[in-house]
Amino acid sequence: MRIDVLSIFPSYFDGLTLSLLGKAQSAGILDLRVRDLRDWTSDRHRTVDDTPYGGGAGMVMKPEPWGLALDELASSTPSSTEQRPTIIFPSPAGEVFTQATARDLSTREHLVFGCGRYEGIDERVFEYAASLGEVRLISLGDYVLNGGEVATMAMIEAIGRLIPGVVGNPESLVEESHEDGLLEYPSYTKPSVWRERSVPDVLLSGNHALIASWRRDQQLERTRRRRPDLLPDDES
Ligand SMILES: N#Cc1ccccc1Cn1ccc2ccc(-c3cc(N)[nH]n3)cc21
Repeated sequence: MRIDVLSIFPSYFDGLTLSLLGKAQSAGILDLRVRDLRDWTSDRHRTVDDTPYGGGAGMVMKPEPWGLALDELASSTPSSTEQRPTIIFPSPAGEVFTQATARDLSTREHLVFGCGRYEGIDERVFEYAASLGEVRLISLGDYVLNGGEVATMAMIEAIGRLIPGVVGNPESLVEESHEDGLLEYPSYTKPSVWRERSVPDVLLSGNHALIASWRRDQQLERTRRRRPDLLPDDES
């Protein structure tokens, strides 16, 4: 998978060279390229923002640098695919990102993330981008960040770990929160007693059927308590 990131703060993404995603890049599984949007400006001050038409507080990101940058990145979609890129703009006004979104996007060949700042990006950029690929405005949740970088980091991590070969043991991906629609069961490791707290006996029983049943019950109980909205109709 090829991932391009456009941002006026490219160093935000230095952390993606660490751990699993860093190894995936070294192994050639993931081709991650972070670019400074200001590279597509032409004035001395490398200007990317201007005042909003219609008035209002703050500044809006100018369309010209975005148009030039997206033209260049979208036209460099890996030759191995017929697909056009999927162009993702983090936005408080977007669809909410879920594990299902991550799974869907992990199947794409080329993702382009456009990180806005200020009060957002000129709306015509989203309209223009639709001529280059599939455009998705995606929210991380119902709260406002200062820009798209943190949301993009989270999405790249959630998507990247689902790409075959990135996580060593793919079985560990199955028993996670939200993979089967429920919250994950509690985990324990040695010692069996810690500060007078014991590990549930069932986990020490060696009875795998009983352990699986207990874990499913724990998932349902936790989901009922913390996220009833996730419960399937037959379990509410
Ligand atoms: N837009 C906007 C905006 C509007 C009002 C005030 C501040 C901003 C900041 N901002 C600029 C770019 C941008 C991108 C994504 C988010 C974002 C995503 C989630 N889930 N929350 N916030 C915010 C972003």
